[in-house]
Amino acid sequence: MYPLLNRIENPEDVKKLTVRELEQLASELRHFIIDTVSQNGGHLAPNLGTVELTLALYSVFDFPADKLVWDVGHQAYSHKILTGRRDAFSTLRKKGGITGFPNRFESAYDAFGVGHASTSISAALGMALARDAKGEKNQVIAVIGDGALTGGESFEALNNAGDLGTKLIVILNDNEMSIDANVGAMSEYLSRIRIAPQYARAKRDMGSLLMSIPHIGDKVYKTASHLKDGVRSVLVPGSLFEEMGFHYIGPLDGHNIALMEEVFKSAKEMEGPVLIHIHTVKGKGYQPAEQAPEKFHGVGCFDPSTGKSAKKAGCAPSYTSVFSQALIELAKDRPDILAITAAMPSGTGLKAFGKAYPKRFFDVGIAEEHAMTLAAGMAAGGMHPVIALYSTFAQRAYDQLIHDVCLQNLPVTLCLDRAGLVGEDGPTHHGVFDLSYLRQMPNMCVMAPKDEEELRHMLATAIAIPGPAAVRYPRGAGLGVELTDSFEKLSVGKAEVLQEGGSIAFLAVGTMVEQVKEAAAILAEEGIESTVVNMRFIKPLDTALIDAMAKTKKLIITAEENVLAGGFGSAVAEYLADSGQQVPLVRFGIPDRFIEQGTRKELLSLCGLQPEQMAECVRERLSHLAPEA
Ligand SMILES: Cc1ncc(C[n+]2csc(CCOP(=O)(O)OP(=O)(O)O)c2C)c(N)n1
Ligand SMILES: CC(=O)[C@@H](O)[C@H](O)COP(=O)(O)O
Ligand SMILES: [Mg+2]
Repeated sequence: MYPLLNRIENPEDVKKLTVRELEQLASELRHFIIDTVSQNGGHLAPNLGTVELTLALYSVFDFPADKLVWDVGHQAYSHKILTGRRDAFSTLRKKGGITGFPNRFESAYDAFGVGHASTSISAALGMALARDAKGEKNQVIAVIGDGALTGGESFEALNNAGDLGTKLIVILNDNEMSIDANVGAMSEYLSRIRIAPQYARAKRDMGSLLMSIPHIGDKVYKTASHLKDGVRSVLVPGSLFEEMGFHYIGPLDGHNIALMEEVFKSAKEMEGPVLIHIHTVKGKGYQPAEQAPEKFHGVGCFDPSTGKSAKKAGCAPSYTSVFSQALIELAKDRPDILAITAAMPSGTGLKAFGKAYPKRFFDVGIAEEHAMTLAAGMAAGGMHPVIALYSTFAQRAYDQLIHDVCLQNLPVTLCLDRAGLVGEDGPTHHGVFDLSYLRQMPNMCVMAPKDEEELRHMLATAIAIPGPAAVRYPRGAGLGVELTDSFEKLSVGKAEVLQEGGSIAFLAVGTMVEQVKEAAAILAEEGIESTVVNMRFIKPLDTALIDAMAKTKKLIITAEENVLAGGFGSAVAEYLADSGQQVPLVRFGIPDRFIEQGTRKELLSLCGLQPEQMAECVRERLSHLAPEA
């Protein structure tokens, strides 16, 4: 099946291959990746686009002595397979298996851990400066996509590298795609470069024509060439990067191994920073992915013969789709609502909003910091922006949230999708910090729905708040509860008591409400009755409810899918301490360590958040409480 691939035990074996053999190996790698991802899920289209690039890198450079930093790292499967992880590749994204992104703890060939975009040039520059400081001579290479290049940190790094002038190779993998189609002026610029060859021919023809005019030709040519400089900066490839201090090479075909080998060899000999611009096809070599690169960016299991997803039919609508539909409905009567995404229109569901209200939808590219202050500006201008980000990517906009939104008490609604444990994407993508960082922000209101129906009401509540408000909800399907078409404005800071009774109280937020209901049911079977409360608001807390529980219960249990440090349980503990109420408290949440990849079920168990585990812990705690006087 994979005769050449089975001979590759390490990168040295790649160097022994002829170009023809490398082309054969590229085909085998493609099939191997398609086969594995169809069973495990993962990032398919990005990886099919970087097969030849990776082979050319490994045939020219000497890793791991040379350093290779991938941006986002979702396109590094070939890199992993060629660096001793071929046989383990079947464990891709599984608990205890190969991670989906480069990971320093996994391999010496993974020079830098990634997952969030636009970090590669900064990290590579840092490694280059470390190299210089140690008097070493190895090469440092960053591979960045055209989407990741829209991230501000990329420009900060290009600006610094171009100024410092140290040796650094940046490879721009331009496939005209982010997850969805790429956006922004930089993307437009790169597209213009794609058509630049026509300009280059025109320039050549014009030059030879002018020079053929006797006597005056060369004078006219010189004048014209000044003119050309004006035109040049618009059309001639790479002038932007050259102005920033980089040698620009390209654009070249990123599927032509021999060509890339030649260019990489000459880039090795050049002084200072070099930017090599390659054009690739996202999804290359697999027709369903070439035709729908957005759909095949990140996939679940699928049938490789048809490309059809193996998704179980009949599952409940996702929180994402319920959010998207609710916002479209609410926007009808609220012309002040504008929607912002940071390169995740499909992932956040805002693509549908953009179709319904194209003039009220803004995709800013991978630029969460800018997106947040853009929202603040819109709010200062009298609009009510709704900004939808993945919880983990919202971490990029922490200061903008404090400085631009909360300090000015502006009406911005923050919708955090993928909040909690996301599963196979692992620690770079779990959205487990937002309750902690949002809770610290004065003027902020923080909500988490118990199910997809309550998400609708929380969104309606948030957009009615004349200040900052955040709603956070998990990746994937809801609970399958009945969805109404109504909107109920919740009373801010008020909890919902789901069941009364017993001498213990479960106070839960978001996804943990369902979990504690089941834990309470387990305990009830052994005669331990309890009160179950959907707290709804992490900020402001329903302190009256907490007071009542502190007075009447012998144990209070909090539960959240967020780190324990500074989360909802901390808020309850702080309130009890500050109000001088001594009542035993058990807090369930994410422990103080990064949680690995795995199925959501596996990860909830890992964190002790399954109903049986919570019931056992409560049972144990009760057994240590002094018997009631
Ligand atoms: C800070 C941040 N925001 C959003 C994402 C989600 N994301 C992952 S890959 C991607 C698009 C990357 O496009 P590009 O760099 O061109 O790589 P390609 O998939 O085209 O190979 C996005 C937006 C992320 N990983 N990090
Ligand atoms: C690499 C990256 O950051 C995105 O592709 C992310 O993996 C998408 O996550 P979802 O699959 O939850 O949309
Ligand atoms: Mg791209």
